[in-house]
Amino acid sequence: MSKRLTIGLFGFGVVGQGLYDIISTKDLNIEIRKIAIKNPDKKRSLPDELFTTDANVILNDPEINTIIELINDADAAYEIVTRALKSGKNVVSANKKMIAEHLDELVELQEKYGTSLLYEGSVCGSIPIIRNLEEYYDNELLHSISGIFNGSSNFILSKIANEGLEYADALKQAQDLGFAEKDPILDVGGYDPKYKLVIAAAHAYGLFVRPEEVLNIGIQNFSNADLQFAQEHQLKIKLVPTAKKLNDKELAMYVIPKLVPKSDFLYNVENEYNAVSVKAAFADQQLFYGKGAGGHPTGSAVLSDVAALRYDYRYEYKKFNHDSKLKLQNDHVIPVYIRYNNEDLINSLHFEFIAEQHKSLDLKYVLGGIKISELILKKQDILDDGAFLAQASALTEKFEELKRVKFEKI
Ligand SMILES: NC(=O)C1=CN([C@@H]2O[C@H](COP(=O)(O)OP(=O)(O)OC[C@H]3O[C@@H](n4cnc5c(N)ncnc54)[C@H](OP(=O)(O)O)[C@@H]3O)[C@@H](O)[C@H]2O)C=CC1
Ligand SMILES: N[C@@H](CC=O)C(=O)O
Repeated sequence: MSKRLTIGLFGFGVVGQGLYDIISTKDLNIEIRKIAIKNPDKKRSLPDELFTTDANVILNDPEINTIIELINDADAAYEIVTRALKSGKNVVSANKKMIAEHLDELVELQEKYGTSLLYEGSVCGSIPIIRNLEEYYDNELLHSISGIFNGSSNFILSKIANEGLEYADALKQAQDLGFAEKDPILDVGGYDPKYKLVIAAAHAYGLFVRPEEVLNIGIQNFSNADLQFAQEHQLKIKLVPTAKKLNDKELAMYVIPKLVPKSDFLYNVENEYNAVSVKAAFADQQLFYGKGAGGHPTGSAVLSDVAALRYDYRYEYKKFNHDSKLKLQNDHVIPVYIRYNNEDLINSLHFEFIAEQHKSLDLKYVLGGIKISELILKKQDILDDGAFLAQASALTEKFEELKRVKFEKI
């Protein structure tokens, strides 16, 4: 017989409501005892007695053995989750920012207090990637994990490319549909997919990286000129986080837009759908595909974690415990397209080589190879210029023709 869970839920927004809807349709031997929210004046779909604005009502209740944390404030979430773990309560969270920023401490707390923190819903919504990385690929050498990890950015790029929407209108739709974060720069600036990549890398490679060490440049400067460039080359633009094993000791990790050819699985991943491409030594390439945002898809991942807690499931961080020799390597060179406005920017960037430079009245761009560390250093200048940057391995023949460098396909 599975354990009975008495739950304290934090957050009754898009995901909290989504989870509640799903739970209501099932008989799961779980009870939601109380729901903490922020604004007591908001109209709710459930009786008032179920709600509280006082976290202590839940955290100090000895009968509540499980906390589900689904709020939109990473700092408050950190307080709630750490207090819960320390007081012997198991936790399910979907808060990727909070988890990525505190992962090593959260792992220590679980060990010290014998509690479990599960967070499948924090990475790519409905896609069951964390448990697969943790369990299924336990003994497999993973060459790379990459994909589309942010529903909002993908939704915006799809709406612009396929329906001709303006950027601001597409973002507004993503917000109205509940896909975007409270501060949407987390989505369009590539922070949210970076947090997800950091979490995935901990399970895939046993490497715990601070998010600020990882390059993230998003789609905030995407323009019609970039769309036209991509379409002229039969490519699509997607925001793609990548973790790639360079050798036995080094892993490259970065989040930037990518020019994606038709032959790539990611080409057909549209709107709020996400995909995770895993390239493994023996299994070869596998693709996980599903909705990456929204109340019900994410609620289903959260529910899966809740159900796993009924059987005392916990992550063992197997790769970290068995094989944690890897280090982050930011000197890796990546092929990029950079569309820019001011010559000062391009003159200040140190390229390892330039394969092509184009200047016309309407469009100025460079195709070249550049180190991740150089992009981290000059990130603010790139953003301030209004420049747009995309990984350009789809155009690597140009680089390879120059015989200067051979890029492996990611
Ligand atoms: N939306 C999505 O598609 C996905 C979201 N996530 C993650 O899930 C989490 C929740 O997102 P989402 O449901 O979209 O957010 P919403 O903005 O829709 O809802 C947030 C909820 O948190 C409550 N809240 C905020 N601060 C506190 C606090 N200090 N104490 C108690 N309650 C609080 C709000 O209360 P009130 O109702 O009073 O305003 C609201 O109910 C976030 O971490 C997000 O990144 C993960 C995957 C997908
Ligand atoms: N804001 C996120 C929500 C899910 O994680 C996204 O758009 O993917």
